[in-house]
Amino acid sequence: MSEAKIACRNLWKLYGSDPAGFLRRNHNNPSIETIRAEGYVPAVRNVSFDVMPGEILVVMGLSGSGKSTLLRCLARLIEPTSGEVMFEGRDILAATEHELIDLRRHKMGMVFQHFALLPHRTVLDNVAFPLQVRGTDRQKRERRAREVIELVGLKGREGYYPRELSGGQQQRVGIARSLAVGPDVWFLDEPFSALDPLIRREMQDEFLRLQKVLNKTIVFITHDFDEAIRVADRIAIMKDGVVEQLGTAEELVTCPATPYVAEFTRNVSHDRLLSVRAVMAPASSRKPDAAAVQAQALIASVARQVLTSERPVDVIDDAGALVGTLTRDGLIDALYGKEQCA
Ligand SMILES: Nc1ncnc2c1ncn2[C@@H]1O[C@H](COP(=O)(O)OP(=O)(O)OP(=O)(O)O)[C@@H](O)[C@H]1O
Repeated sequence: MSEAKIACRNLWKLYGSDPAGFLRRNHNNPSIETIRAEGYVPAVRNVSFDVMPGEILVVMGLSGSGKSTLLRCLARLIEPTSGEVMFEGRDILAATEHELIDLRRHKMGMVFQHFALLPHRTVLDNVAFPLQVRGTDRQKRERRAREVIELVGLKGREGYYPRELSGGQQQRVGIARSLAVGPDVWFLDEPFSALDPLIRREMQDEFLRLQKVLNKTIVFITHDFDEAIRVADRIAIMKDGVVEQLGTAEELVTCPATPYVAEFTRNVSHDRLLSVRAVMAPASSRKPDAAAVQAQALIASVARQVLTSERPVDVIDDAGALVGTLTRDGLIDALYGKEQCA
């Protein structure tokens, strides 16, 4: 198995007068009641997870649940109170200020909701800016800036100023700027939430297209479960600083680990989320029917066929081998009824 790109272990961030001493006095595991009773703010509590190379981990939760603090702790933009953050196997909490700056300049890209473009610089200069800070010469940095501007679909606008661009275009400039240095890891804090719904969807498509080409390791914060479903490999749901559950969207919706996750995912419609594989019954080996459906198809796309078929519908894998069958009852249970938890 390949090594995690980012790993955090027992990560805590409390705000207050002496959070490290408070944690020590409470054996590194105070309850939320004790934390609040002693006047501390629980931003991140005992969080552990791995992000694998090329993975998109989405962090979700209500306002104040600790998402941004967690993300900033991973880049050590905020100093955690205790715990471990490993970046490519290196403990970044032990890194010197110089090493950290180097790491952020060369390995990490960040895009925030308010992307703070420099208003008196053109698109080209905004995108080239991080390279200028890094000391790259003008010719090289402009060549690289033009490359990423083209990548995000803004070719031809290099000479525009931010005020001459729409919100979506400005966000593309922010994305291009964060890509200019060729980071391995991308931290995205609600990158599309300031955009209207249509543009937002367009940007999600664009983002997925880019990710196919770039294959970065990504931690992505959003409030929006639809957005999370579209972009995530796995989703972490936070509440009061704790990760209540971390899993695929399918796992969260079909097997919520806590009442909070169940409530959070209650309105997600199963047909756009669940694959045939997740709801089929296993089948013994035989030649599949000619009208078999694909195991990785979403159940929305096969519902009509299954619901109007007198017999169970065969399910095949990529290679065309029979892997299961899907019945009308199985489909109805998946959509409206029984939990699918193993
Ligand atoms: N500098 C600070 N001092 C004290 N408390 C803070 C500070 N920064 C954040 N907090 C608190 O930590 C908790 C987590 O905040 P955080 O910004 O990480 O939440 P969030 O889930 O990202 O919220 P949002 O979705 O609104 O951005 C909140 O209760 C917040 O008030």
